[in-house]
Amino acid sequence: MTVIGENDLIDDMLLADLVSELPHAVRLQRLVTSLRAAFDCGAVALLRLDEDSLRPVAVDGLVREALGRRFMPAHHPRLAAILNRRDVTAFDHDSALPDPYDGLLDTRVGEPLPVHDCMGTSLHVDGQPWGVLTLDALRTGTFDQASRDRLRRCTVRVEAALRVTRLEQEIHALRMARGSAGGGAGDGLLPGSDEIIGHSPVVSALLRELAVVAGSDLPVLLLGETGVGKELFARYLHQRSSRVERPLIHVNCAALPESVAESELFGHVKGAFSGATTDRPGRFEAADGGTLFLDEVGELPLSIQAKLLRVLQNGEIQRLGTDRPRQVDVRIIAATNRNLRDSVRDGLFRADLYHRLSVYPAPIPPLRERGSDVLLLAGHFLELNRMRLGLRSLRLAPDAEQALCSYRWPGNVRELEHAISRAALKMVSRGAQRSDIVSIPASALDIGQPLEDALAGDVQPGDGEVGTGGIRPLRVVTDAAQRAHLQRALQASAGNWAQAARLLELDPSNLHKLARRLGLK
Ligand SMILES: Nc1ncnc2c1ncn2[C@@H]1O[C@H](COP(=O)(O)OP(=O)(O)OP(=O)(O)O)[C@@H](O)[C@H]1O
Repeated sequence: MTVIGENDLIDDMLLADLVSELPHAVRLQRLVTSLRAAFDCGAVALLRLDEDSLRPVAVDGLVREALGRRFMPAHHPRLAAILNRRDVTAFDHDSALPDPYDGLLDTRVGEPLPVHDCMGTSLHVDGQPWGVLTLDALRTGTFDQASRDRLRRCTVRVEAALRVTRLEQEIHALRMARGSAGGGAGDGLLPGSDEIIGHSPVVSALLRELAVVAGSDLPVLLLGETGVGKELFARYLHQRSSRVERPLIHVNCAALPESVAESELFGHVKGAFSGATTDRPGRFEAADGGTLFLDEVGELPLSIQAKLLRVLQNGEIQRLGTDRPRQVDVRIIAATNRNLRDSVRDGLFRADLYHRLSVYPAPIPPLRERGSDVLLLAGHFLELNRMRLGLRSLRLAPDAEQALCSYRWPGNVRELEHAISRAALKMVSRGAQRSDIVSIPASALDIGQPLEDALAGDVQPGDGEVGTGGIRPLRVVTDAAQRAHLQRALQASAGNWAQAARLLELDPSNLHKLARRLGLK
């Protein structure tokens, strides 16, 4: 009979996190944090093998720059010793091998690096080396035989969890390749992955808060610039609520012309208007028992706001063309990139509706305030594109990392996602082979490109889109010019689509259509 010891139970509890519903990056971060507490040691790091380098994907007890330092040579003597052995490898404090984390351990500033022990293990997924897990103890003698045995047991579970992660990522990449995930989803049932990537203190704190509020039925108002991930956070809330088995219905209020808004939201009966040939339920009924996500709620026409308020007050809807009330049980999550208080002041948004919706306002920070998350997100999108394009390795050249870190990202995460996808495709169209280690230079990123360059066609040698005589097709050049101009308008209006539409003298729904076609939405 196998007796499960107390340690096993603790290990099981901390590793249960690894197969939880949490996003991958959060799971890995929690893993290293839990391991550090369980082994009572100074630092834990999880490094992923990428060709001849090891990339830190989650660290605890190392200074933050360790995550930003994306590559450590895999042939570093200690790391290579760990990597090349399928067992736990331990180093005493007097080991002659240099420490890979020299200068990165989070000791008090100015203190010399204390003598310390370390141990590590290689990790394998599907028979292939995945990377290494390392533990550093600032007190010598922390790692005894029992801790080594314990790490050995943990390794098996960590590897199983990494395999689950890999499968999930493959499924997500397949969905993206089929075009069923991400921004192009339009209205209706929300598909796609809910993975929220981010370790920055602002995002971690927000996720902690939302995990708590998700369990209540309170309305949540997600606030933030375009592309910060409001839709993703709405999914996160729904998936952690008791309504998860019921639908999450998306309504893009900006794309709802006033004439059809009422019937779209509340449904209609046959004969309610010319063309209403059958009874049709609206979005509220479709979301019954689940969640209704009112995206860009600030754009709702005032007449519809009054009707929406009534539904929120009494939980009853009336299909257009009948007086018969129907009871619905719907949780509301709304999102806007407008300052709704200003809209209330300007008479564009009802104050009573604002108070109903903003019971729990959740501001989502712009990407430029998330520090090292930029590189973390870039790594995530690189990996998705690597899988989608079937490449062996896809990474950023140092100048590209630099460019990503110093850019202001007016289009936030969406803009980053598109920049990486465009650059990856560009590298392939320039002749990158599947077996190559593809390194994206800053010049391929095409971010913050001045309008003049876009208009000049910015011809690159070997660019797949270049026609005879080095002339780009007109469509490519005008698309680039329109994309750059739209980004400027959005930047000038602080991500407010309605205001950008006014600046551009475009109808808001046409602006949304155009932004979607140009990959900005
Ligand atoms: N933290 C994140 N981790 C991973 N992907 C993200 C993250 N935030 C946003 N994304 C991705 O960026 C894209 C834009 O996100 P989303 O559509 O949720 O933004 P939004 O704030 O709703 O934008 P808009 O206001 O323009 O509708 C999506 O493809 C989404 O999956």
